[in-house]
Amino acid sequence: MAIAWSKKPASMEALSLSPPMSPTVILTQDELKKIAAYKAVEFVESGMVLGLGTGSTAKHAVDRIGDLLRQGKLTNIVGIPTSKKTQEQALSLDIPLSDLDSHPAIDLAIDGADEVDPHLNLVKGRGGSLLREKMVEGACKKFVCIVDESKLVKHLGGSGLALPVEVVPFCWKFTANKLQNLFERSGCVAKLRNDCEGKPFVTDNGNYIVDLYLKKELGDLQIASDAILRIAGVVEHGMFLDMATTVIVAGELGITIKNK
Ligand SMILES: O=C[C@H](O)[C@H](O)[C@H](O)COP(=O)(O)O
Repeated sequence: MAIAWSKKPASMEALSLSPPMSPTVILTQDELKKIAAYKAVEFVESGMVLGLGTGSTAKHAVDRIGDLLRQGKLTNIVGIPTSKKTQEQALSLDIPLSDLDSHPAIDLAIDGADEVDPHLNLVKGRGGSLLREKMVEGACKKFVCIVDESKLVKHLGGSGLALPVEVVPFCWKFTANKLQNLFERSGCVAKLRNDCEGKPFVTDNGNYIVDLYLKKELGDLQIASDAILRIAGVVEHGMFLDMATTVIVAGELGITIKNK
């Protein structure tokens, strides 16, 4: 996806909230992700405990935090990673790390999303990190979600892409069938996620992911969430309801900041 902006920011620090006057420059989707990520890092202050998200958008935020630490512009940061991959990235950037056991209260988390609805409800987990993300982001005072505008949807699960559900490997077909039957009226098809070798994708927690593909809207999201979580064998799902306090969207008209 290419998006037109009036001018490419000379540096990410130079980003303005103003919309472009005359669109002449094409930004890639990854550049938009980076713009949203850098804007979110402006919320970070020295001394904070930070939830570090996972995915191609959050990666830019973690890189930026590492840069600012190295430059001495941020100090005394503690990061709580939401995946093994982010943990490795943060360690490579010398970001001091801890966990929820030692830091049960997090000041700010920054993370991407797969879908964002008008009420700032999210779908997450198409990268498979939904459980740790939900634990970390559920423990933070402020959760800033960062997306390019392709992630905006009218209804969660309405993009034709997957709603991920993390399940225990034991009798996963039984659990997948239960999930499919639960959303039969929405034309749900439940599929086990495979890795690039065609083997079941295994999460950082040793579980599997069942992706739910829906033909119709889910209806009441809280009812859907409760129903999924009542199925024995389900560990967690990728709907993040009423969790994001801010969503930063980078798109055609510049940056939009939506607050709860
Ligand atoms: O499991 C993955 C996470 O929920 C990601 O934050 C989400 O999939 C968005 O990823 P990306 O920024 O790569 O689109």
